Amino acid sequence: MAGIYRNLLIIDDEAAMRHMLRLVLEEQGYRITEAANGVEALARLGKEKFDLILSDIRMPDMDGLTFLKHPEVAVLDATIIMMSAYGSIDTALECIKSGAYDYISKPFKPDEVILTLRKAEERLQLQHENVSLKQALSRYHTGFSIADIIHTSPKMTLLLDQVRKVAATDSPVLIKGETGTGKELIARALHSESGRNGEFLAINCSALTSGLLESELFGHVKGAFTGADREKQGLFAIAANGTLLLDEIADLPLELQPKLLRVLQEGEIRKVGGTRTEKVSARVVAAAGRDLWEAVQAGDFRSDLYYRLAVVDLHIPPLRERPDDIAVLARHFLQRICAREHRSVPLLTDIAIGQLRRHNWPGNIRELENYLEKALIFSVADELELPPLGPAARPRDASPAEDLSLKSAARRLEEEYIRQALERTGGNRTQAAQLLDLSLRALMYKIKDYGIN
Ligand SMILES: Nc1ncnc2c1ncn2[C@@H]1O[C@H](COP(=O)(O)OP(=O)(O)OP(=O)(O)O)[C@@H](O)[C@H]1O
Repeated sequence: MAGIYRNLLIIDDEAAMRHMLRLVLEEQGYRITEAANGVEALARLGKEKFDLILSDIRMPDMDGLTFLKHPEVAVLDATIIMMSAYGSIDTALECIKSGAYDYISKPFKPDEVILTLRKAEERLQLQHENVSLKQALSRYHTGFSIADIIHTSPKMTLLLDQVRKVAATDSPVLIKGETGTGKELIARALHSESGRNGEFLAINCSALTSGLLESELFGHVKGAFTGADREKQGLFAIAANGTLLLDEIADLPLELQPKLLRVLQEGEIRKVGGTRTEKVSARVVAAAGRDLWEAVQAGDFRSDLYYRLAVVDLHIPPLRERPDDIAVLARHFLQRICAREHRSVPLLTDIAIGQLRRHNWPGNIRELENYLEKALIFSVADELELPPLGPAARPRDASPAEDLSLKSAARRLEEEYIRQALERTGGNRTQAAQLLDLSLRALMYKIKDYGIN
């Protein structure tokens, strides 16, 4: 079914050639964008999504092959067709090896280009149907699909492409990103794309005491400790053939770290109080909100475990570094909230989008979602009215209406206590650590983490 995939980028240094192609192809219904070389084309790619790219091979600045091999181009969904002049067939073949779909030799007749583009469109349609089928299947198994991750920025497109690539492997993955950037969502996407038929389970390593966390992760045998009146399966066992997300991994108690390292190295677990080992088939994904490497340097996290977990690491950029995602995310949340509350979706004006883009969203997507929920309460007209977006949106100032997460409330309280302890001790860190019942090292780490002077 040709005709849906119409956004076409033409890259050629000859203006006459671009002009001729534009005339012929616009008549066929293609939306044309022109670039005179690879560098210009790359700039275009950051702004717009193209279904098809028609690129010359010999060009000054950046030739077609270099363009094709550029990391930003290598991950594009677009179908790329090269145009080669007489004598550059070898290069054209190399282009095909590097991911181009086809090539047309210059000079060509308009019909040849149209035919090649039609063939490419049919392939795109097939690819699209395949992806939809895969997504429908994974949603059926997990209730979630990678397509549920709303984005339009090239940074997120690149990240999701990495997710698809690493999903199929068994190696541990470390997901790094500020609070609210979507680490759990990416972990779910890794699971849904992996084709694993087990469950996706998540546990927050900062929420439990060391003993409880150990028995949650590995399970325990009957009588292992007071109150263990029956045998319990651990999350590693329950997530067999699935994925286990260890959230806030930097807070994994030091005494549990060698145990996790052993699981990752040997692929076996032993229940608390047990003697038998069991094979582990769950894939481990860890998430860190703060820089895990800093925790290593502060002595709070073992470096051998760090290296083992970070075999593959994925970094989710904060929302302020991908402002293009703000409008699509805002529309998505507005629709979701309005559907839930059975009300019509107010208009998000360009002015409002501009205001949202100017804010720096320290609480990232979660903050955006909470903010829109609040904005909807105050909007009675057809247009969304935005409450003030000022420093009040910084996480430590966030009012409960903006951020109800217990974790951020706990962080705000912790920071407040540290500040008070430092004030009371006139900035003496050793005494403050004693007041707070923390080791000096842990206090130093937290001072840095909260940016306290
Ligand atoms: N790209 C996205 N599309 C749609 N929803 C998103 C996206 N990214 C994040 N969200 C939503 O934002 C909220 C925060 O995401 P998530 O819990 O995955 O973040 P996190 O990084 O794990 O946060 P924390 O560090 O606080 O645990 C969730 O409600 C999630 O569904």
